[in-house]
Amino acid sequence: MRAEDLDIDTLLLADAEVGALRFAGHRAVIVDAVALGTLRRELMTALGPAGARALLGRFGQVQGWRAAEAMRGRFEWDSELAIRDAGGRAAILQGMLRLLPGTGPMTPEGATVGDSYEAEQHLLHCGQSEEPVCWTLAGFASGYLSCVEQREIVVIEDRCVARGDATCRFMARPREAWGDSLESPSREGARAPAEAWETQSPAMLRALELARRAAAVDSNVLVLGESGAGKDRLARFIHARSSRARAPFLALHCGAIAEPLLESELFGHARGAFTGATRDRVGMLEAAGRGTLFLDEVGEMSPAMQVKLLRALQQRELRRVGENHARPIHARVIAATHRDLAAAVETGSFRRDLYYRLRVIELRLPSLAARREDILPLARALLADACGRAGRDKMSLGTAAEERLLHHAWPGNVRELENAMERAAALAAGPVVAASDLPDDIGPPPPQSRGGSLQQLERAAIAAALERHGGHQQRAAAELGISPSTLYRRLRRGG
Ligand SMILES: Nc1ncnc2c1ncn2[C@@H]1O[C@H](COP(=O)(O)OP(=O)(O)OP(=O)(O)O)[C@@H](O)[C@H]1O
Repeated sequence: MRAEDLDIDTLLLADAEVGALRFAGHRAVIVDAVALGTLRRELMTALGPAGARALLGRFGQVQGWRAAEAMRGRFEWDSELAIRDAGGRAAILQGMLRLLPGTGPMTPEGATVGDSYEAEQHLLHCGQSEEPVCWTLAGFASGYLSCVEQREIVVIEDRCVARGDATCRFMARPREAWGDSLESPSREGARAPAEAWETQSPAMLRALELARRAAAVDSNVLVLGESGAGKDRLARFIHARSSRARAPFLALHCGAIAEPLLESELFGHARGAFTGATRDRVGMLEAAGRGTLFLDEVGEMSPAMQVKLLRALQQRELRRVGENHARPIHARVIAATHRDLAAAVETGSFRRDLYYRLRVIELRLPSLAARREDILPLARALLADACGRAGRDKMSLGTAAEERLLHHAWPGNVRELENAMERAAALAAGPVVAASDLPDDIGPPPPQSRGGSLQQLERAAIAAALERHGGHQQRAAAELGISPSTLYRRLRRGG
C-alpha cells in the first residue's frame, strides 16, 4: 500500500452501537478546533508561552508516535518510505493541515503546509505571534518520524502563518544534525533572558541598564526607537527579567489594526456587541493576566482609542465592548513607538495625559546607524544564527562585505541586518560571505579619492551626528540644521 491510498473510510470506523470511534484502530474522539484553541489560550495564561509550547508539543508527540505505531501495525506498506509519508497523509485526514504536494519534512526544503488548524486557532485566540506556533503539529511530526525511523527526529517549524508568513514550514532532522541551532528555535518562543545584545555602544548600554532597572519595578514603560531597532526585543527582555516572567507576554501592534477592531482586540467584546461578534472574546489586556502587554506603535492610536486606553490605565479596569461591568487589569503595559511622541503631544495628535501615564520610565533605543561599533559583531552573531537555522556550517564575513555593512545607512536597523544575514547564509557559495551575497542596496562604500557623492557625504554627516547624540534624531537634526522628518527621510533613502 502507498501513502496516497490511505483514505478516511479505511482509517475511521464509527461504531454507533457502543458509541466509539476508531482511527487506525485506536480509540479516538473528535475535538472541536475552537475548543482546542480555547485550551491553548488557557494554557498560555496559566503557564506562559514557553510552558504552553512544551505541553502542547509533548501532546502532539504522543499523538504522532501512536499514529506511527498504528500505521505500521495495521497496513501492509510498499516500502519504509510509504510508512513515513503516511504520517503526513494521516495528519491531512485528521483535518490538521494541508500539505503542499511534493514537499516533506525530511527533504532539504522541508514540508510546506497550508491551513494549519493550529496557526488558525492561535490567531483566533491569542492573536498574531512573533514566533512559529504550530507546536502540536511539530510535535506530531517529531513523534511520528522518531517512531518510524527508530531514532530521535526533531521537527522545527521555521515559518508560520500565525507569524505573518504565507505558509507554515516544517523541517525534520535527527537531533544531532541540528547541533547548537536546536537551542535557539526551541528557546525563542519564550525568548528567555535575551542577553545577547552584542553591544559596545554607550547609548545602548545605558538603555539596557535602564531596562534592567525597569524590570525590577512595575511601572509603565515607553520604548522609543526606529522601526527594527529592537523595541519588541527590549520589551521581552524587561518581561523576562521581571517578576511577571512566568505569566504571558502578549504583543499588540496598534498600527496594524483598524480602529473598531482595535478596541475589541484590546478590551474584548461580548457576544452580539456588533455584527459578527458571534461569541464572547477576551481582549489582550485581560488575556495578559499578570503578565505584560506590549503595545507596539502606540503613537498610531486614534484620539478616541487614546481616551479609552487612558481611562483603563487610570482606573486599572476595563470593560469589554458591549458589556457594562468592569474587570480588573493586572497586566503591566510596555508601550513603544518609532514616532517622536513628545512632538506629537505638542502638535496635539497624542494626548499629553496618556503620554505621561505611559512614559513613567522612558527608554530610548539608538538606531543601528548611531552605533556603528555594533554593526560587525551583530552581523556575525546574526549570521551564525542564520547558518544554524539553514543547517549550514558556520560562516564568516569577507572584507568587502564587512566594508559594505559598515558604510550602509541601515534605515531598517537590526531587522534589515538580520534579513541581510539570513539571505547571505542562504546564498553564499562558500564559507565566506562575499559582497555580492548582500542585497543590492547595501552598496559599495564611497571611493576615498573622490570624497564620495553628495548623497554619501550627507549620509556620513547624518550618521556622525547621530553618533554624537546617542541616536537622538531630533538633536542630530537640530545640529545639522534640518527637520527630524527630513533626517528620517534621508536615512530611509539609504543606498
Ligand atoms: N541586539 C540585537 N541582537 C540580535 N537581534 C536583534 C537585536 N536587536 C534587534 N534584533 C532583531 O531584529 C529584529 C527587529 O527587532 P524588533 O522587532 O525588536 O524591532 P522593533 O523596534 O520592535 O521594530 P518595529 O517597530 O518595526 O516592530 C528582531 O528579529 C530582533 O530579534
